[in-house]
Amino acid sequence: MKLSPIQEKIVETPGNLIVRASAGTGKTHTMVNKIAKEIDDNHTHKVIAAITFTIKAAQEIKDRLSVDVVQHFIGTNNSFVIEEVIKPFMKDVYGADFDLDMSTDYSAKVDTFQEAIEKIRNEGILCSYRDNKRNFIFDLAQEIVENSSACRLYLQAKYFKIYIDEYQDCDKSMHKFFMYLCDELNIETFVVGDEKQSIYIWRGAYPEAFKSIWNKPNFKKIFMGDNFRSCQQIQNYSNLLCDETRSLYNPTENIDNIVWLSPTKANWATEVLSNIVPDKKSALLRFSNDNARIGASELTTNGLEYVYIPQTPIADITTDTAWLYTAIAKYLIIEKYSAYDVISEIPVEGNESRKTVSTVKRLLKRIEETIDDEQSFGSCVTALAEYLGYDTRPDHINKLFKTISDTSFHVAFEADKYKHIAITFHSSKGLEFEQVIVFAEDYRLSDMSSIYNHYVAVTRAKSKLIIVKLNNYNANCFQNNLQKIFSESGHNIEDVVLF
Ligand SMILES: Nc1ncnc2c1ncn2[C@@H]1O[C@H](COP(=O)(O)OP(=O)(O)OP(=O)(O)O)[C@@H](O)[C@H]1O
Repeated sequence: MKLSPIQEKIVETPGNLIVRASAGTGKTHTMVNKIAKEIDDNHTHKVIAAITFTIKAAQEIKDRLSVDVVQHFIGTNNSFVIEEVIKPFMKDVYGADFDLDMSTDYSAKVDTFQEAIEKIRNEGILCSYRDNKRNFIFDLAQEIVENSSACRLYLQAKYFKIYIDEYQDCDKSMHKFFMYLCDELNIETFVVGDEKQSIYIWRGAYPEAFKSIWNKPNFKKIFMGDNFRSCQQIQNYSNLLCDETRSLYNPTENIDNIVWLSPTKANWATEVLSNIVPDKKSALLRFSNDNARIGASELTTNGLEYVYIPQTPIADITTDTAWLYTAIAKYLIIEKYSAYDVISEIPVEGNESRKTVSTVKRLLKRIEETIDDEQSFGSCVTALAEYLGYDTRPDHINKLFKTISDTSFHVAFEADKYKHIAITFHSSKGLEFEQVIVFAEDYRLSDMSSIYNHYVAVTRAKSKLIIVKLNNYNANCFQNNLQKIFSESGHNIEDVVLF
């Protein structure tokens, strides 16, 4: 895919750079091209770190980079500070007691920094704060980097550039740490994000931090507004939702790409289906899992099969081993997912070397043979985990067993296969569909958080957006607030939406 002029400019701009990129503008594509070019141009022994929020996003960057990435760090935020700061330098700051094996278990909660330090000393566990808006891992990394000159020298000697994706989801502790690396250690930094897609404010994400970099004198700034995904009318609707994109409004002759329906609770599904093109992909995006499930069932009853994509029991596992549970589930559920695919998902950020394919294959086969017996299954999963250097827990093995044995969860591993799905909008981040159905009542639009949620949902749509407005309090708030927001730039809902 050819880079657009603005994408080209981002790739070519050296030094610290912040990119504010609206939905559908090709963030990952651009970042991958930039990393590839800058690795190629680098003639020192130093390497890069590409930091993302999820293992899946890190894997996507690895897959798309055609250059050899073995010596570079491509992984998640937490794994970066755990592997590069906490594990190697904790003893430097806290003493020899901390020269120990550490593993993460974010389901273990404490209230204070000191308690968390004791948990490491006594159990070797990196835990998290009970207050989910605070971030122990990054607070600890900050303490270490500020107090260990060896750590500072190590990071400066190793990295020539750090690339951070989805920066709007960083919390205050992460922001402080990354800006320390940039401002105090002078490691060049590239950040990309979109405050309009900040949907994790409830768990501490602090989009103001991202916006504040825009005002830093030591950063160059580029805004990406060309949406390659959505048709002009859907772009207009989403751009009018936020101050900084209002000026991108560009009127279209037809406004039939966004349909506003005001049906009753009894007939909404038939009204929606009369606007859906059955052979193009569509998604019903809802705030809650329950409403997504009920919605799928009502649409199916009314004539077009919608598959509800549930949250799986293993989805909330947050230990180091989480990736392995997912890989085992995929191996057992997806026909074409082989032992090689499992091996390709081993996070490379740790020190573990690639294990032998034949042993992994044999251990996976044993897991496959025991799927009818939870106890043997558990022992076989633990055997594979141990071989790969990971810990398991009985409650997590039970979640994996449930995920495998209850076939209603299986669709979650192959959501791409289905033409019409129903899913929460949180899970739809990063995805795109020809047609999207949203419910007005899921977004009151009375604060930025709700506006951002709505922005993410509507920008998943390529060519059709259907807004279902039932007659209830939240939906009426949505309509009133949407009108207020649009009128700030002199527009009415009717200018952009077909009633
Ligand atoms: N230069 C380009 N030319 C044509 N199409 C492009 C270009 N860059 C990206 N695209 C397409 O635009 C769409 C959006 O890209 P991508 O999903 O990477 O965007 P994004 O910025 O990550 O979006 P979001 O933040 O909304 O998830 C994709 O279908 C991608 O193939």
